[in-house]
Amino acid sequence: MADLPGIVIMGVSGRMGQMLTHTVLESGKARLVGCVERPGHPWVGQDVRAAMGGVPVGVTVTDEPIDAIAQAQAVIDFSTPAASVGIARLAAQARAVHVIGTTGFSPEDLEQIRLAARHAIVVRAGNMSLGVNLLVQLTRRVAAALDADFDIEVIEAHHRHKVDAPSGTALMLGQAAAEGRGVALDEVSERGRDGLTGARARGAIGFSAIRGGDIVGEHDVVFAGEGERIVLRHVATDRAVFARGALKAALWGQDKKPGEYDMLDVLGL
Ligand SMILES: NC(=O)c1ccc[n+]([C@@H]2O[C@H](COP(=O)([O-])OP(=O)(O)OC[C@H]3O[C@@H](n4cnc5c(N)ncnc54)[C@H](O)[C@@H]3O)[C@@H](O)[C@H]2O)c1
Ligand SMILES: O=C(O)C1=N[C@H](C(=O)O)CCC1
Repeated sequence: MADLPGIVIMGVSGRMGQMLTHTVLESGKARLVGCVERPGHPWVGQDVRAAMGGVPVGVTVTDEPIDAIAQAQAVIDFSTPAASVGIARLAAQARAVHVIGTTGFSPEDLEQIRLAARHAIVVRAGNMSLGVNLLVQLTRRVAAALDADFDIEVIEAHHRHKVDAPSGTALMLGQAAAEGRGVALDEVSERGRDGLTGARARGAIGFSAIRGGDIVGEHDVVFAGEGERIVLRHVATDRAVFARGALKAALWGQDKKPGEYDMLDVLGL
């Protein structure tokens, strides 16, 4: 048991933090050695599983990530962009694998993570599920097979609490479509249509977001042509798919060289 990789979970009280805690504790493949929440959070100082309403497991939630990460082989981090950028530096110093599921990063944040990955193993993906990463590859292939007579639209739906749009997954799918088509996403992306927008630009890749209720995560990539339409769809019904992927990434990263990886690397897709 002591040989199993020690895992720290960032943002432990969150929707994903709680799912990750359960997944790591039940896995038999890793040890839970630390849980981190933001300063002032009511869980700080409590046993993590007691805070979740269960039997204590001897891991106290802390707001001091340095101490927790110093004894870990990996940090699994589904928190906020600001927190994840800070943790990237600490994980690099501790030589711990940093698995980043957080979404909503600015280009400046991504540059900070890229710098940390010169010294650390970082696995970052806007979606850690097997199904979505397969959909990314299918999207790339379909986009490569069709020309701009087919309009590409990415439509996503998530729960009412989600704070970023388009979702990290939608951006992964848009990026894959752009790569398949041989264009730069920044140059063709169309977001947030409202009012007298004019006709759709040929070759655009459009994004639309729905927010409501408890939707876990749904993504459609639509290829709309004259007289026919292809729709590639993924529906997540359980956050466990993201948590399982994140734990797989943390274990996969243990023997890798420093660098920035994604779930396609982890899953060998
Ligand atoms: N990549 C994926 O597969 C995937 C899947 C689901 C969610 N996400 C992303 O993960 C992130 C979290 O999602 P969620 O639904 O769990 O959100 P959430 O708001 O429920 O949880 C985020 C947690 O982070 C904590 N936090 C904030 N600042 C912190 C800090 N400085 N130190 C420690 N903890 C801190 C918050 O208190 C909160 O508990 C979002 O960016 C979301 O888009 C990614
Ligand atoms: O619940 C969320 O938030 C999710 N975020 C990821 C995204 O932005 O794509 C993955 C799906 C769930």
